[in-house]
Amino acid sequence: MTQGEKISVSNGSLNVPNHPIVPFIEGDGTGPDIWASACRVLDAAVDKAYKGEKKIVWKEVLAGQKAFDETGEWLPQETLDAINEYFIAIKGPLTTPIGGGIRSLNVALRQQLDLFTCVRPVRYFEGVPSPVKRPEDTDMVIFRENTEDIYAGIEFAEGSDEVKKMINFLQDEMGTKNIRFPETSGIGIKPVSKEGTERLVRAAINYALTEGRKSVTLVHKGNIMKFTEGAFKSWGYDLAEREFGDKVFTWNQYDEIKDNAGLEAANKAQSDAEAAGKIIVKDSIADIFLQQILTRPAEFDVVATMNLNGDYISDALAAQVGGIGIAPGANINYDTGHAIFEATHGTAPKYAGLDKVNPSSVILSGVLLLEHLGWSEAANMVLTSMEKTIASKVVTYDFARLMDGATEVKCSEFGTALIDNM
Ligand SMILES: NC(=O)C1=CN([C@@H]2O[C@H](COP(=O)(O)OP(=O)(O)OC[C@H]3O[C@@H](n4cnc5c(N)ncnc54)[C@H](OP(=O)(O)O)[C@@H]3O)[C@@H](O)[C@H]2O)C=CC1
Ligand SMILES: O=C(O)CCC(=O)C(=O)O
Ligand SMILES: [Mg+2]
Repeated sequence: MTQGEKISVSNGSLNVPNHPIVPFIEGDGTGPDIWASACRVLDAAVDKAYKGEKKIVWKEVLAGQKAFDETGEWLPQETLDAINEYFIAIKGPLTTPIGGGIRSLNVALRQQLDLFTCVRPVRYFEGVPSPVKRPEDTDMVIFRENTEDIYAGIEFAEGSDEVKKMINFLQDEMGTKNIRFPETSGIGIKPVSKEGTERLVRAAINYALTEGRKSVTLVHKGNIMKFTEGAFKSWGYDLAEREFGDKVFTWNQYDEIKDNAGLEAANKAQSDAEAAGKIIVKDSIADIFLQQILTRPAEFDVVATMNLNGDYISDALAAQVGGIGIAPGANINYDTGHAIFEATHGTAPKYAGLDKVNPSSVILSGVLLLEHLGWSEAANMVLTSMEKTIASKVVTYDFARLMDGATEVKCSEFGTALIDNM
């Protein structure tokens, strides 16, 4: 077996040896099926691209049911320590019970390692069945804030002593009058900070600049949640103007020009900015955004938003390009270099152990991992093979049920087809 070496970080850049050790979490439910398929595909691509010179040395770390069964803990400290030490990891989905029980281990990993950005690229692969007329117009990258918002888990259950205290405090000390049914309410708290917003928006604009993207849209519900989502919008615009200067043109600046010099001048300023290749930083209220990504997807590019909006938007956009079976993601701390790559979807428990579901979301998360390591030759090999395999209509059940003349294959067989087409 190849002896691996650790990835390290110096001056903000990764130093990647030829045999990097990368921890993986297999995941619950369909996790073992999709991870097995993905791992084979990623290994084959690296082997072919670098003719055996490079190889990822996978190191299993535990979380979820498997961790609980083997150690009595859902998320052992050893797992967090290993990801901290090795910097880069990949994971399958982990189960979260609804309405009670343990809090999300997926969210805990992001929060405890401070992986503040969840990057979810959404692109179309030719031939994938889609519910929209021009799925190729959807080409967006979601930057979802990963550590704040109602995902902070500050919740008090209806009927508990804590919720009574909280409601008394709100009514007696804060003058709150509009808790409609105070005797039977649960309460959740939504922290959104300037610091958290700024590091997320900074990452989104940096990405747009590096990748030659045209715009960054701040998505919020700031008309209703003024001091959290509304503040996100204001802090985002301020950061863009303060830190990125003439590399960006914001709708804040557009409004100022319109107020002072009129509509025509504002429109001209924006077209001049576009012509000069500046990133347009704009905003959209979350409800209308969900309509416009369906009706006018070509108008959106990089999307920066808070945790809950980002969760909803990720699944909605995934549907437009063929569904959650092909939706990858990466949780990244751009300051420390730590990252965990993972699919957007969950454990799909009804398909667990059937070798049935689409492994593409984890495979494409692996592609993001390879790109992150700077191993773009291997990443491109997987992408090209996926394009070829889908074009030949060899697909898993999720695509096969929507395609004419498809050959439906199992999760593992789809992995084999990808390897054969490399
Ligand atoms: N990051 C993570 O680890 C995440 C974990 N979860 C957790 O997963 C569990 C189940 O959540 P649920 O809301 O059912 O969402 P899931 O994403 O697990 O599954 C919902 C549906 O999406 C489709 N789907 C999911 N994965 C695939 C795949 N690989 N290939 C093809 N289709 C797929 C299936 O659709 P169909 O029925 O149409 O075939 C499935 O029934 C919960 O405990 C939840 O908390 C949820 C999201 C993310
Ligand atoms: O942690 C979970 O169970 C759900 C997480 C989720 O939906 C997501 O990350 O998109
Ligand atoms: Mg989700």
